[in-house]
Amino acid sequence: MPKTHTLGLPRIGERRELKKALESYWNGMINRNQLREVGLEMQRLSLRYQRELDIVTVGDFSYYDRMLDTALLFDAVPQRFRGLGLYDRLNLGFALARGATHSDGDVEPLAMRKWFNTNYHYIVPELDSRCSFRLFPEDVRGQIRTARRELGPDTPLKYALIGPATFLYLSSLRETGGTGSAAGAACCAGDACGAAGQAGALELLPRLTTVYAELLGLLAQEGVAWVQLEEPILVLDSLSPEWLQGIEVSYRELQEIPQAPKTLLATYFEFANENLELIARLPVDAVHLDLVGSGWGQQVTAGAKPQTTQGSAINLDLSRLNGLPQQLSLGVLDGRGVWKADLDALLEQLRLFAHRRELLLAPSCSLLHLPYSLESEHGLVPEPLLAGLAFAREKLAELVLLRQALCAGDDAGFTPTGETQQALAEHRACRARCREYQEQQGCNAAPAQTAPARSPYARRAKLQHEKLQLPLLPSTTIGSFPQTPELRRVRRAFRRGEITGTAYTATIREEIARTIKEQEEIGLDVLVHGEPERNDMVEYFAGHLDGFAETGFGWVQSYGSRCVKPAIIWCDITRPEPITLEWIGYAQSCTDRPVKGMLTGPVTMVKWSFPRVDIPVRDQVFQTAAALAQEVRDLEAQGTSIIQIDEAAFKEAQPLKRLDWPGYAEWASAAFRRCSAGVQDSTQIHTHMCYSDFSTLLDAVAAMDADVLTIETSRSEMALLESLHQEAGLHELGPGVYDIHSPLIPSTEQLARRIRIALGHLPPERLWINPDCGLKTRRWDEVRAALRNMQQAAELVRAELQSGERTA
Ligand SMILES: Nc1nc2c(c(=O)[nH]1)N[C@@H](CNc1ccc(C(=O)N[C@@H](CCC(=O)N[C@@H](CCC(=O)N[C@@H](CCC(=O)O)C(=O)O)C(=O)O)C(=O)O)cc1)CN2
Ligand code: MET
Ligand SMILES: [Zn+2]
Repeated sequence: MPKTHTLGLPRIGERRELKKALESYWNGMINRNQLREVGLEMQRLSLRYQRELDIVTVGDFSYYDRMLDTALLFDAVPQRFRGLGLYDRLNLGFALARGATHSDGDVEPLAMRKWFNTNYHYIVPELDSRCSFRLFPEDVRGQIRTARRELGPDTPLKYALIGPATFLYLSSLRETGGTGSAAGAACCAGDACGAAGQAGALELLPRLTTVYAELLGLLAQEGVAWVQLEEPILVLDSLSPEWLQGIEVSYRELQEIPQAPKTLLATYFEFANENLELIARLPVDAVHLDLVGSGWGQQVTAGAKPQTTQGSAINLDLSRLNGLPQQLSLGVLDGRGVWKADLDALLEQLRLFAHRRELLLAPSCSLLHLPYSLESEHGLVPEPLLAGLAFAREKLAELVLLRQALCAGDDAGFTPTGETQQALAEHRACRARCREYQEQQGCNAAPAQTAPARSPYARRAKLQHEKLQLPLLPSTTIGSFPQTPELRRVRRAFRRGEITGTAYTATIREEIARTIKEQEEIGLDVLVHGEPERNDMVEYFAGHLDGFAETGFGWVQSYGSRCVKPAIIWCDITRPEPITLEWIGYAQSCTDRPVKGMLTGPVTMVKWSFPRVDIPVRDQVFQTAAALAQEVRDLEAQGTSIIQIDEAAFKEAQPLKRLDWPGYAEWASAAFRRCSAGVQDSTQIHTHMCYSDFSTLLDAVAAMDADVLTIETSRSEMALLESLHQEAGLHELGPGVYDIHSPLIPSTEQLARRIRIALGHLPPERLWINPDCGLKTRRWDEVRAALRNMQQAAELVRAELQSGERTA
């Protein structure tokens, strides 16, 4: 009989209770016990969600992040946090994640990085070659005991752990003796280092395996039936032979624990086809395979997602699974998508399989990346559309229904009970209702997928420079200025109809005028309107484009207490009317300096929303590009001579498998070019990306052919620039000169030094001066101080260049 389970659930709370509790705790408004109480309530909620499942998963809860918790569990705490007197593990964790202040100065937090190709960020553990690991299992025991209290002694529990190989692969290895913040610069270029699985990290695997073994013993003592060892790196097609061998040795050792729970090796986010042979050799009790994937790559073997029918079935090729353990966990429901599954198609496939194996059924990955439940979604999402959706709670219900239907069948005949039949029929009818609605609304226009090239950059640059008359090393910002509580209040009041459109517009205009004045006072060269009308760079545009539906409570954790509310793409994407013209036009009317038009690019719009599954994501990206192209043309016609099209998720959207990189590079850059197709040569197109490991994507970034690219580099002391040499075909570059994620104010000298470093790599005509990213999460006093110093530094170095020219 198949058994049901999930790899994990959301934890931020149906009404973001944990987010609110965390922020109150950090502000000193509630105490530790009050925060703990909310944490316990979130764990109990997760147990209630799992009531109908056969195996109940714990260990997926975290107050901040599970990679961080894993580092704390094994005491992988960098030296700089050890002298802070933080004996409480919860507070120590917050210090690692958020930094700390100390009498000797600020202690820099650990870095954050994207969790594979999701919009979730994990905390990057910092290890060094002398690391000795020890077990601190309080939190593990706590999560198990909470479950036991709620469920009694008989429910089979599974404890979810990030596996040893993935933990090391994603950690960053620092030089021994590093003093913390400074050590980063010596080691790597921002994101680039750890994600590649540093060879040195592998040397720590034997030591780490020993503590994992100890932990497995402890889990057995606690009466846990299963341990879920998550090794999502096993879906990559880029693991070196050394890593593959290391993984094998490690898992052999884990198998030797005399008393251990059963082990479920979990792979997810794509099908693990390249590593199936290794996986088959690993001595584990069960393997979880993601049979859905992320939809951004073009998988060519079993596990491919046929992109034809909505909520499509999996493509399960039995022959590929030979040699895997008898117990297989099949990730058959899309754990990252919001569409109901085609249960009929799934049943047909699974029926052939059910009698051959001891089956476990699960969503493809943890449901962390989905909203909790559709129960509160009556209002924003059109009713017929709602019928076709499934969030976390509804995915689990689908799973239970699948199991019931499969249990009813046998080899000879397949006859689910009346009740199950009825539930299946209802599910089918819901999907059909949604599909009909989509068809009625006229979905399915296939967009053109090519973009004409602009004139050569040299010609454009000449015209742009003549038109804009900017000084050498022009200064600018990335777009947003602080999102103050007052702004949020006004937006909310407008949304709820508590203030009129006129009053709302007046307030936003006031904020724009103020933001322009601030920038003029600082002396910046290219100004922005500050994005005060935007709750989020994606949600805002989704709200103004047809084809996207907004949810009311569909919050998904992005990092720590921060959440995003992705929109749902359900129909062809079109622009019913201009979106930004009024705000940008107003901003430009306040100043003589150029104001950049500010748009969110097509890849980012789709990547940070929930896409359709009935047509390829690529088509949705091109539809968005066509809609944005209209906005670009209208902005240009209105007199905007600089237009920035942010592609913050350009790197995140790169498929996990190397095999899929060339295809992605080609269409993603073409989609970007589509946005600016037909603009005049004298109109300057900017783009911005916040994640800096472009080493595997440089050609695609160059093929976007943007006149100016602003990027995140300051954390790595400009090391990234070494890879962005001229041959890469990039034009003008604005390597961020300071880190906006930190409240620290960079000094003029520090900033000037970074600008001089950048000049070592780029001629002055190609260099722009700007922060790393938007300023929306900072306070005005921080922003003012930092930008003043940045402007001074720019002017200082500008003067050096000019006097250098005179003497030369
Ligand atoms: N989509 C997306 N992904 C991204 C980024 C991004 O900017 N957008 N940036 C990177 C980093 N990620 C980030 C993700 C979230 C936040 C963030 O600050 N989120 C806010 C929510 C943003 C938002 O939509 N706020 C709404 C308010 C939503 C809300 O809480 N409303 C409440 C109460 C509002 C209030 O009084 O404050 C209500 O309606 O009841 C607004 O500004 O208008 C949060 O968690 O606090 C920041 C960075 C990578 N991924
Ligand atoms: C996450 S990238 C942010 C880009 C956007 N224009 C901003 O400045 O906020
Ligand atoms: Zn950014």
